[in-house]
Parts: sequence; C-alpha cells; structure tokens
Amino acid sequence: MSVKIQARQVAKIFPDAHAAGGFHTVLENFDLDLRSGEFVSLLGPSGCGKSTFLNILAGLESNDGGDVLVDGRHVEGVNKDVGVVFQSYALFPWLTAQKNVEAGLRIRGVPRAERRERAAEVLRTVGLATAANRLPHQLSGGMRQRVAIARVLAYEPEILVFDEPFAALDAQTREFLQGELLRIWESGGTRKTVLFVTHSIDEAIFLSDRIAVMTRSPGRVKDLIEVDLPRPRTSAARSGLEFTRIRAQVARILEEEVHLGNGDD
Ligand SMILES: Nc1ncnc2c1ncn2[C@@H]1O[C@H](COP(=O)(O)OP(=O)(O)OP(=O)(O)O)[C@@H](O)[C@H]1O
Repeated sequence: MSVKIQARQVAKIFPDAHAAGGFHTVLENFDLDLRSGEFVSLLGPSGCGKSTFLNILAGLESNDGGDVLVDGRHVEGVNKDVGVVFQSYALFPWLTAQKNVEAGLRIRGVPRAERRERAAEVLRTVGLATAANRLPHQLSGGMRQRVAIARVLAYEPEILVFDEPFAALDAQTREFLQGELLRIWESGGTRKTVLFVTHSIDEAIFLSDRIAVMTRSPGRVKDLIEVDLPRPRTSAARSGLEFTRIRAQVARILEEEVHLGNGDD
C-alpha cells in the first residue's frame, strides 16, 4: 500500500495568556504516516492535540513547524480531498436530510440533478432513505450523525477524518454506528483513508487497522499499535482474546502518560 498522508515533525503553538512565555506548545515532533485505504485512530490524554492535528490535516489550522503531505503534496489551505465529520452534527436545522446532503454538494458546484441523485444514493448507503424528507429535529442523534456522514460521503473525498463523531451518543447507538461506519467503509470500491479521533479505547480497536497513541501535551505519537483482527468485523470481535489483549496494552500506555502528567514517577 502506498503512503497517503505523511506528518513529519509537526509542531503547533497557540497563544496562551496563562502559560509561561504567553504560548502553549500543543504539538511537537508529531510524526505519523497513513497508508492509502488504512483506518487509523488517534487516542491520547485530553488536550494532547488530537483535534489540532486533525484540523491541520484538513487545512483548517496551519502548522508552525514540520510538514503534512497528502499524496506527497503540502497541505495548504482547506483540503478538498479531506471530508470532516465532527461531534456536533453541524446540520442546517431548516433543511431536510436530503437537502442537507445536497447543500454540501452545492458548495462544491455539483449540478442540481446530480446533487439530488447523489444525495439520495448516499442516504440509502447510510440507511436513511426513508428519512430523507425529515428535518434534523425529527431525527434521533444517531440518525443526525448518519446524515452528517452522508453529507461528507456524497462528495467522495479520498480521506475521511472524524473528530469524536459518536461521543455524544448513548452506548448502544454508538456501537451500532461503529458497525455501520465499518460496513460503509468496507463496502464499495476503493477504501478511503480514515483518521478517527476518539477517547474510547474499544472504539479505536473495533474500527482500526492501527492505533496511534499520543503523549500528553505537547503531543506526539508515542506508540503505534497494530490491530490484527479479521475484517469484516462483527461485534463478536469485541469479546475476543486479541481485543482484550490490545485493550490492556493501550490502557497501560495511556495510564503511563496520565501519571507522568500528574508528576508521578
Ligand atoms: N484556537 C486555539 N487557541 C488557543 N488554544 C487552543 C486552540 N485550539 C486548541 N487549543 C488548545 O490546544 C490544546 C489541545 O487541544 P485539542 O482540542 O487539539 O486537544 P484534544 O487532544 O483533541 O483534546 P480532547 O481530547 O480534550 O478533545 C488544548 O490545551 C486547547 O485548549
């Protein structure tokens, strides 16, 4: 598999009136490669810079050092090859599910007839064909997040980045949507390259090919864990021995970081 995304020695500094020197180094020496079609999760202590890296990759933030390359080209400005799904659904409340998906295509200049067709198709893919004409307030949280995913899928970006997309949902809906996300990602033609930010170790294991575990702030990738579970994955994988082994391994690395952050030896 070829390398799709390369992050090399990425650094990010934010102004911070409360910090010594008036700034806060959020990322430092952040290195990560993602291969084409790979699903990688980013885990780490709160505030270690996961969202910041995701925003740099999407071109929503600039980096202050190092480099991020997609297909060997520097990321500069909003990257149209990257589709972003956030925790908050960011849907237009006055538009139906169908129109919300179409709106994303409209911004990208897709002609009206094609917009309709593509929106209907991706809503079918995410299992919402019958809810296409509902407004967001007439949908459950899980359905709203599926509309947000459909909106991004509709314009077919090569890279998908998710920033804790299921964090606000109840445990059952969350597990259901994890399965749905894998079904969508595993089906069809060329698999998209995915970077998935989460706080949940189980979510990261269930979804990913590899898990990048970050240090506390200033964040960098501390360990890369291979998740060698067969695909397609079903919820039975969650109770397997290998799953349990990886869970313990990741938990140990994270605990170490939190203890170090608290000044423990
Ligand atoms: N625009 C900004 N200006 C100043 N500081 C910022 C800005 N964005 C983020 N930060 C700070 O950078 C640090 C890292 O934030 P970030 O959201 O990337 O972390 P995270 O690992 O995603 O956190 P969490 O797991 O809690 O969501 C935090 O201390 C945050 O307050």
